Amino acid sequence: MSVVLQQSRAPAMAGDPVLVVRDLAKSFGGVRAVDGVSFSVEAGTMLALIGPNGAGKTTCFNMLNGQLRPDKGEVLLGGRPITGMKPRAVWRMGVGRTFQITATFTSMTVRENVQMALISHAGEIWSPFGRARDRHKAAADALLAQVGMVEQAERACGVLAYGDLKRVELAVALANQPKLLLMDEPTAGMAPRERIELMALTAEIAAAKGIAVLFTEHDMDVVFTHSDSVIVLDRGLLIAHGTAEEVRRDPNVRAVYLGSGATSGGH
Ligand SMILES: Nc1ncnc2c1ncn2[C@@H]1O[C@H](COP(=O)(O)OP(=O)(O)OP(=O)(O)O)[C@@H](O)[C@H]1O
Repeated sequence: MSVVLQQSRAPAMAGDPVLVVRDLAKSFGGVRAVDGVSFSVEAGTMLALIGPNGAGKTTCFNMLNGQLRPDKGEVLLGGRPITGMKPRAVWRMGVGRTFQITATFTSMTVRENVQMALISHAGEIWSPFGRARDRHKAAADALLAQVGMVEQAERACGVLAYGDLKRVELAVALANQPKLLLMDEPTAGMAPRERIELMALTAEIAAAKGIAVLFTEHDMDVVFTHSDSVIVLDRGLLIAHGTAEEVRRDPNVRAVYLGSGATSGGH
């Protein structure tokens, strides 16, 4: 598949931390769901957040996207604090997200879904009538070209294959020109080959546009193939941070994954 990458702004330089998380913590009653976690994600790179069930991954994500207010700690986006901001404000600052369940409108076409995201990004009001249908059409098609979906622009999202829907969802997230993209189990429900394709595409776009990507993932093949680095949570604590290979060899990580060698099925 050929992918056209167009840049609407100069990408951040690789090496710049887009997201900096310092000493983040959240408890529920007596449970320390996230317990003093610090890490950063650089522009154009993919950081995987992994850990067994109940490790604190979702809680961590929800503090970054504004759904949960941290008890303690700091979240900086491009050097500016976003700690405790509401989801919409966080989104406006440039934090995009994709969901485990695709969040496209099934009765609308692929292009209309992206147009709607562009209209929302521009702070305009969507109306399905009249000239609204033509707004941001070229920009929508440029985004669809980036994710390899331009030929399917006129199709209703409801009839698309699951892997194609995920591409549309990626285009919708990109419409917001995110600095940081949060992907919660982006490949859940996909066939192995589709997983590899989606994550390779994401990595290519992230590198070209200087977007920092933080993703959770249960498929260790995806984690080890498509992450520049990996952080491992266990019972709220960050127990390892390094390249996929470093993390794979880490004795603490191996212990957490019950001797599985962290090569499969960790969640
Ligand atoms: N709203 C809540 N109220 C009470 N406890 C919660 C709440 N959300 C999470 N927890 C607890 O916090 C801990 C971390 O949960 P979290 O969902 O963040 O883990 P996770 O790594 O995302 O797990 P999974 O892989 O199963 O989704 C768990 O012990 C969980 O039971």
